[in-house]
Amino acid sequence: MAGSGKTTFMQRINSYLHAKHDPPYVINLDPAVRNVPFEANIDIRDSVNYKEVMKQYNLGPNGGILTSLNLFATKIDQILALLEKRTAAPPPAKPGEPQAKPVRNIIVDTPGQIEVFVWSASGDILLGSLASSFPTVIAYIIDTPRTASTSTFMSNMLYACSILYKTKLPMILVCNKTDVKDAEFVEEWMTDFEAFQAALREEEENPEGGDGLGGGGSGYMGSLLNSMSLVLEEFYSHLSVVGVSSMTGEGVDDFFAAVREKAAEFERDYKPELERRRQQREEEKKGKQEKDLNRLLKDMNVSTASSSKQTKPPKAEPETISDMEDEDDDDDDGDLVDPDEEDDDEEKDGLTQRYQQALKDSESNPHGDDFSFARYMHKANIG
Ligand SMILES: Nc1nc2c(ncn2[C@@H]2O[C@H](COP(=O)(O)OP(=O)(O)OP(=O)(O)O)[C@@H](O)[C@H]2O)c(=O)[nH]1
Ligand SMILES: [Mg+2]
Repeated sequence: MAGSGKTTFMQRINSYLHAKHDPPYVINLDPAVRNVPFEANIDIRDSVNYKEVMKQYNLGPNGGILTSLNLFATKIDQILALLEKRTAAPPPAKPGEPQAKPVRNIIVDTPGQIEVFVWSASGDILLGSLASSFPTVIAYIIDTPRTASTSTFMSNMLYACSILYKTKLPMILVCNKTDVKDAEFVEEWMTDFEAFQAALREEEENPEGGDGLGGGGSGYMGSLLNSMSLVLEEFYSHLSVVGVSSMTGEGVDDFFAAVREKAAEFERDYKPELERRRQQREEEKKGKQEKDLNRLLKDMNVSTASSSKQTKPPKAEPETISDMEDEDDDDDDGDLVDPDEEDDDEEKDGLTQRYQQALKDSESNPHGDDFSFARYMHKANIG
């Protein structure tokens, strides 16, 4: 959350890695930060002017951050190319020169308004692209002194849970500022349900206790927090928790031990799942392309078929449309005769002689039973 100490923590781990002669690749994604206490290799502020964006698009602070991230996310290919290059094994050094080492850690600072980052398309793109190229771990920074009340603790946990759900990436809870307040209670509340219960009762008995923010409070609130802590039990089991002070550097070793553990988990559990989802997206995309292509071909077929009808030469022979016309003509079993075939009578005003005769006969026999013209024609044909 805002003010939890993300940027100070970045400074701390950056100097820790430099001290280990293992300098990280540093990325700052907070366009609104005034100054960062570390040297960023890629800084969103170099390519997007946050104040300008707010003015131009008439946006507030959050809208400005979101739009800046969206503009920055359009460069994701360049960013990935840079990262691939820096993490790839460098060419062998020339004799007498020190061997350059590949970057082993990429550390990224996010804007304080975390919902802007996690729930925006650009946050998705940036995280998704990183995770599809490198083992990626989320460090969720908690302001430990401000989490001492059960309700702030619970809202922090729900926030972390929503980010875990959204990003589907391994997560480490970093309880920061342990120089001000020890983080033991956080781990206890996460792993021991009774301990959380006791804290709830304690706050109910003296609501002004804790950090004075009044935690559990009324019965309703107490039971709500109660049921939530039960629900989150499963979620807690997916997390690593470390207590750190970005001020003093205490706990940073534990953090990097947790990162190595989570990176192994990423390779084992998350990467196959990412691979599967990527494949699924590819298949869906291919399926959609196929469907679009078929529809296009069908449309084109229809148009070429109808246009070829106009261009095709008239058929010389009428197609046989039924086996009746295949039979031998002289066993005259009353098959329909196509008037055009009568070539032995001469035609008079379009009617052959036999048809004219049939017409005459039908006039001279006014009382015939239902003497339909067609039957008469048939008779005339036999004749
Ligand atoms: N005592 C103590 N103070 C800390 C620690 N880490 C950060 N702070 C203080 O907490 C305040 C916020 O620190 P930042 O690093 O700017 O927090 P942030 O999460 O980056 O803030 P936003 O980017 O605005 O969300 C600053 O006054 C820091 O000096 C810590 O480990 N111990
Ligand atoms: Mg910050």
